[in-house]
Amino acid sequence: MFRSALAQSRRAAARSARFASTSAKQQTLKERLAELIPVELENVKAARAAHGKKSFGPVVVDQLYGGMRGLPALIWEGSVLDAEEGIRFRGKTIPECQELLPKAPGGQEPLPEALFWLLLTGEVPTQEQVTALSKDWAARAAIPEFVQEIIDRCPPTLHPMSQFSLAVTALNHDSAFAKAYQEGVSKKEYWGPTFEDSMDLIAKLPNIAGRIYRNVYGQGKLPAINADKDYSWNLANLLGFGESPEFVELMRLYITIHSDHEGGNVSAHTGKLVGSALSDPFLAFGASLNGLAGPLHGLANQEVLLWLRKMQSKIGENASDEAVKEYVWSTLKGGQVVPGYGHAVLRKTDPRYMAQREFALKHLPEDPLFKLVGQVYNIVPSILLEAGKAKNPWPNVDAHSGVLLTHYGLTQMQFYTVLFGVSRAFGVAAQLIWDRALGAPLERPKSYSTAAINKMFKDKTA
Ligand SMILES: CC(=O)SCCNC(=O)CCNC(=O)[C@H](O)C(C)(C)COP(=O)(O)OP(=O)(O)OC[C@H]1O[C@@H](n2cnc3c(N)ncnc32)[C@H](O)[C@@H]1OP(=O)(O)O
Ligand SMILES: O=C([O-])CC(=O)C(=O)O
Repeated sequence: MFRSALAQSRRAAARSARFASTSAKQQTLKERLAELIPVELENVKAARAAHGKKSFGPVVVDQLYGGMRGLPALIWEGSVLDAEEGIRFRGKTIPECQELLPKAPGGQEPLPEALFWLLLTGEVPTQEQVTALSKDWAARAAIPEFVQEIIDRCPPTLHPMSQFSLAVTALNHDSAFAKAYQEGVSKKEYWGPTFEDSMDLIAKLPNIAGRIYRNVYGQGKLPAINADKDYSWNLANLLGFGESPEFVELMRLYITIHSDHEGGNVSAHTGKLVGSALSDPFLAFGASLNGLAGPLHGLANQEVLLWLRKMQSKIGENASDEAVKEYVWSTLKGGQVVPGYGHAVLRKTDPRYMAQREFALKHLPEDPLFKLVGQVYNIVPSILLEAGKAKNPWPNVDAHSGVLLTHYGLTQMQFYTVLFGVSRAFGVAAQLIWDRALGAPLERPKSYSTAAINKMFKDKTA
């Protein structure tokens, strides 16, 4: 039975690949997805028939107390994280994506539109398909007036991430999925309105982010979306940096590399969990943002800049290695973490850190803050190793993003995680669409109390 399911799914995949090669240029993302879904349903059926009863090994009690590290628990299609090598988007490393994905005319960094296509389909889109996606998102970019008002009424002292989450949650007012559900849509059709909501969500984020930025930091009126430009150009322009081609390139790289980091990280898992209750993509991603706003997760990029600035005010600019070492030790001795270092899964330098370092070496090698980030990179890992607690002493993505934004004049560090959030929507949305297409069930793992654990293992030796 398994063999025939597998053969059937291979035949379907071959048919769809043939079709894709002849009609790829004409196909929209939704059309391509509609072809891939039946193929993937067969793939999943075959994988479950072959492996459904196989074990990943024992679960130990420490994993329940230890934040579920290493516990295999989720299906996530867009990316898989290797502890040593870092992230691969649909099997492709960051340098491979930089090489293979379509770029803007004259640009060198991949277009996030292409990355979204890759996350959803596992395929590299054509330039025409990417351009069509840019146009589609531009056409969907306007946000309802009442959402504009919600943002405008927020006090500038409310953290930009809280404003962001409020606005995204409010988009649920016009959710195609929520409406279709109320009208009794069949389970088999869930993915269609989820796709529409996801496209709307991604498309509207630049206007939301731009409005928050301009309100909080008094940067004047928001310009209109330019339908002839790509997503990152529009995002940069809404923030006031459309005239800087290097900043636009930075946005393309930034949105691409922050998009997805497999399923277990706080923001991705939260989105998937909330979506599993059939909350629409706006509600699900609003929840993701609340998780991303924590200092151990996405807020770390803000914390890194704050920490570096505090360091500079304490020990001065161009400080010696000895002074930096002393500052790092004082952070640890104060019972605080060194922001931007360590990771729950990675055990080597994050390739997203390296991609940003390479961008800096190319575009801003003499920037004093970049030099400090490099100096810290040479110093912190050995101190964390000596301190002996952190399992990974190496830098993560957040150790490098702030210095790039600061270089181009986006110095308001409380805003940085909003940009991370714009990017993370790509990964969360792609998985929400697949979850609804594949009929993913309500998430509901088992929990235990300490008393229950003690009772369970009473009188047992192992
Ligand atoms: C996009 C992202 O989310 S990337 C991560 C962004 N977050 C940061 O950069 C914050 C700084 N880093 C950290 O706090 C951690 O490394 C985390 C949260 C990222 C991972 O946490 P864990 O998986 O629990 O890390 P790990 O198993 O290595 O922790 C063991 C101990 O080392 C400590 N440790 C880990 N990283 C650091 C660090 N950068 N500085 C100081 N101590 C650290 C932990 O706090 C923990 O201490 P405890 O035993 O007293 O509780
Ligand atoms: O994977 C994680 O736990 C955190 C992270 O780097 C991300 O979500 O980008």
